[in-house]
Amino acid sequence: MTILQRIAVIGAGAWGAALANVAARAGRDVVLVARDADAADAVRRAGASPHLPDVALDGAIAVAGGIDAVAGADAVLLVVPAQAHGAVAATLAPVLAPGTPVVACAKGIERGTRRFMTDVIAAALPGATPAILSGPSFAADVARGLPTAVTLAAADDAVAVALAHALGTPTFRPYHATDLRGVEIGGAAKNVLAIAVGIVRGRRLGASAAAALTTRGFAELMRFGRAYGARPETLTGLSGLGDLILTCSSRQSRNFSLGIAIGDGLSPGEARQSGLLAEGAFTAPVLVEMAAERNVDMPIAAAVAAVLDGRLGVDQAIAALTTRPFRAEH
Ligand SMILES: NC(=O)C1=CN([C@@H]2O[C@H](COP(=O)(O)OP(=O)(O)OC[C@H]3O[C@@H](n4cnc5c(N)ncnc54)[C@H](OP(=O)(O)O)[C@@H]3O)[C@@H](O)[C@H]2O)C=CC1
Ligand SMILES: O=C(CO)COP(=O)(O)O
Repeated sequence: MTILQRIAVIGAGAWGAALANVAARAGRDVVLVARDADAADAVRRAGASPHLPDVALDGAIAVAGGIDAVAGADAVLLVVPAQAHGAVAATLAPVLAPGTPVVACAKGIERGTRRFMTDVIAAALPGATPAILSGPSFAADVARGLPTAVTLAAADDAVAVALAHALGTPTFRPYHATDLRGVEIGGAAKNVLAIAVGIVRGRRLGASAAAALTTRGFAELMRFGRAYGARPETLTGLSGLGDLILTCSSRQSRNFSLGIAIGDGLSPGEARQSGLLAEGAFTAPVLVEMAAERNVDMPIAAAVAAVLDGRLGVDQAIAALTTRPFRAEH
């Protein structure tokens, strides 16, 4: 099996820091690339990401402030927000060896182009090998070394296996897969649904309502996945159902917390001023557009998009969902 020893992690946010720690713990040579030289200095001085200040970076990790540090990498983990994936991937073109695996670690869909993350990478870096890592895993848990499991997919199973071996440890277990589409759909859609369940929590509608909404949300995720070519077993796995359960139930989730704040009475604009990245807010409109394009019924996702852009109030959205006609469950 190919040994992927030199790992470049691009993006020194919470998830980038966590994945850099994962790779270092797995025995890899790791360079963590921050946005620029000043950002790299700040990370070096603090010994931690400013987005995850309480968890120390492994001392063996090199921190760099420019893309040149990626030269010679055997694999790249791209860990910037979904909407920045394309622009940041494009900067890698001059320094990457042909065929290098580039792993999308963001959870979202590119607005405007309506591209999934591995398609964004393929378009920006035609010579690279796109892959995706997703699943139920909070950066703080992963960075601290608490046990977690994720899905790691590449079109070629041998690449997925090599990546899983490069990053895997007893406390970070990547399951390999070839269903890129299924993995990226689960990660993108669950964030939108977590905002909905957060709203229900913030409105104090009860644990039963939250469970019902999570389950009906999963039905939407499955319908969307089927329409866009995902395998059902991927959607019921870690990167679909697993991540949906995590994100719809923990205040550690920024998407769930955004929903709670809105349900509790803040306007979407006020709630988004937290400065925390809630990818579902960016994904919601594009997910709904793509669902409509293929006649996929996604009333919960549509309600989230409408609340976020001010077309519906929270109570109107709840009324719209609870007065839909009674129908067969499946
Ligand atoms: N946090 C988590 O628990 C998990 C996150 N993810 C996913 O990982 C992705 C990143 O999230 P996360 O790390 O938490 O977010 P953070 O907000 O913690 O960090 C984002 C990082 O990306 C950098 N960045 C943003 N835009 C650009 C750009 N245009 N060019 C270069 N760098 C940029 C930021 O730099 P700066 O600080 O300078 O703005 C920051 O270092 C998201 O898609 C998220 O869904 C997936 C699993 C778990
Ligand atoms: O994706 C995550 C956990 O798997 C992190 O969730 P948030 O982005 O909502 O914080």
